[in-house]
Amino acid sequence: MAPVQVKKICCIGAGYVGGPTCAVIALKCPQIEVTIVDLNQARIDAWNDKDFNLPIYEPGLEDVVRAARGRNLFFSTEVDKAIQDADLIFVSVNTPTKKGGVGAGFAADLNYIELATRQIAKVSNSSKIVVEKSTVPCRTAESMRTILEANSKPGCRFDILSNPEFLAEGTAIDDLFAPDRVLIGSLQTQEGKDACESLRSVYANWVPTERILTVGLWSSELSKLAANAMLAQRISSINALSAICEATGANIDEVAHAVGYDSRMGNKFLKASVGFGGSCFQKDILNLVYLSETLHLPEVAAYWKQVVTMNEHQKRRFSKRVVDTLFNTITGKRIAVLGFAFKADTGDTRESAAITLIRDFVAERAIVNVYDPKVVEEQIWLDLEESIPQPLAATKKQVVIHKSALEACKNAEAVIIATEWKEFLQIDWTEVYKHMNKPAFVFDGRLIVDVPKLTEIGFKVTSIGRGDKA
Ligand SMILES: NC(=O)c1ccc[n+]([C@@H]2O[C@H](COP(=O)([O-])OP(=O)(O)OC[C@H]3O[C@@H](n4cnc5c(N)ncnc54)[C@H](O)[C@@H]3O)[C@@H](O)[C@H]2O)c1
Ligand SMILES: O=c1ccn([C@@H]2O[C@H](COP(=O)(O)OP(=O)(O)O[C@H]3O[C@H](CO)[C@@H](O)[C@H](O)[C@H]3O)[C@@H](O)[C@H]2O)c(=O)[nH]1
Repeated sequence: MAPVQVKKICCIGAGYVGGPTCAVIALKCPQIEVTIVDLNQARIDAWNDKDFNLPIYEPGLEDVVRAARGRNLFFSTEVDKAIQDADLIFVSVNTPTKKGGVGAGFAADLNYIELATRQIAKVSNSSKIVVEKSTVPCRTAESMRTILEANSKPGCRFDILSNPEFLAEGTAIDDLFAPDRVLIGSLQTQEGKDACESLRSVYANWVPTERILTVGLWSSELSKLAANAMLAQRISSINALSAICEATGANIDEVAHAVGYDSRMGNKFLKASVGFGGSCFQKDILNLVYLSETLHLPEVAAYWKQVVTMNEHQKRRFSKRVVDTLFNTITGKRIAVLGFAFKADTGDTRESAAITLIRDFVAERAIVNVYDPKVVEEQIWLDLEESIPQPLAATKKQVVIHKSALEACKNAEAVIIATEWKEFLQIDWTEVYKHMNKPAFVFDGRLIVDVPKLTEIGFKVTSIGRGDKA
């Protein structure tokens, strides 16, 4: 058997990964027809929106969809048809942390992967290359293969590949256009290598050959968890050091700069913050912790768990510092939280540190003014309903969503910068100061404000990783 030349691709899951990834494949490979399917009708309708109000905010995404949609890129809820037509299928469904049962709170919930796999087996009338795009525990491909082989029709063969995605939200399109690497894992059999070559030739339309890495299936699956764990570990390391800075008068930006100058270390992912968020880091580390435990490696599990523990500590430390600084009480005080997304340039709020901060402020009976340039109001209420242990109606008496940073800061005692949106660099702090109660406090959870300038205006500024002794 020779490698199949891919003509039709189906992507199951039109989310943050499936949507942008396969839209870029369609753009870069006009000879391939790409259909992205989802069970969620509203999501597919938004992808097909005539005014391009897409379900995801991602810089550059609209241009990609405008160029390819209707040409060789299609969004549909007809899952079975897209599976039947395709010769290569990406499985890009969600793999959240399990909420109940064995491994609750740690293991990945593989129910969506299993349902999608069973659907592929059930409806396929011809052979397919099935590609794990979702982030999954090591050896998930084996379970997929068992399910596919046990349910396949005569004459249908399934080759499974692992092709984890490394894009970061907010820079997804740039990351997809020029990835550091594309990783493809396959069985080291002739069939496995042929399937790998088929997928490699899709990416080779725009990714330089030396950046397409081909490895064994299990290495590929584990590499994804490893990459996220090690990236998050850097943030927890710098955040742990930020606590020492606050107590000693050292400055975390200076420490990060000095450390990152070492070419063995590099200067990326060393920005101290109020804590990492996003749908991946915590979930994937907990997944690695669970994997280590099931492999009877408790020391390894404890090592990785500490990265998440440190992150929780950072968030809690930050909200405590706010309360301590505001004379040990924020009851009835107005606190402006600028930013609700987990990072700039995305509307995604999953595991955002802002949610934890607002939860803590609400528990202290503060009034919280929220502003984010991209997160829709409905999403903020959904997140707060889920995270604050009181009825939403009660939360709505304490939290107000605003349409601008200036409006959110009016009559506040303190401003919290929770997301590093570029527009927060342009805030007219003199104007903000005029409308705040005095003393006026700013707590910079992202290290973006000009501390001397704000201090000169009259603000009392507290930054992560900078102590009062600075
Ligand atoms: N978000 C990221 O930046 C990112 C980056 C790299 C990897 N990942 C991984 O990629 C996977 C997907 O993440 P996401 O953020 O895109 O999730 P998401 O929740 O945004 O999207 C998943 C989509 O799959 C759909 N779906 C689930 N089961 C289905 C089925 N049987 N048939 C059709 N559609 C189905 C859901 O309706 C949903 O729209 C996860 O494993 C995640 O860990 C995410
Ligand atoms: O120096 C830094 C860098 C990031 N962050 C925070 O870390 C979180 C995650 O940021 P980032 O990694 O940029 O975004 P994600 O979209 O979560 O991307 C991560 O998770 C994806 C999903 O698995 C992977 O594909 C990416 O490679 C990996 O970077 C955010 O809250 C950031 O604010 C910091 O606090 N300091």
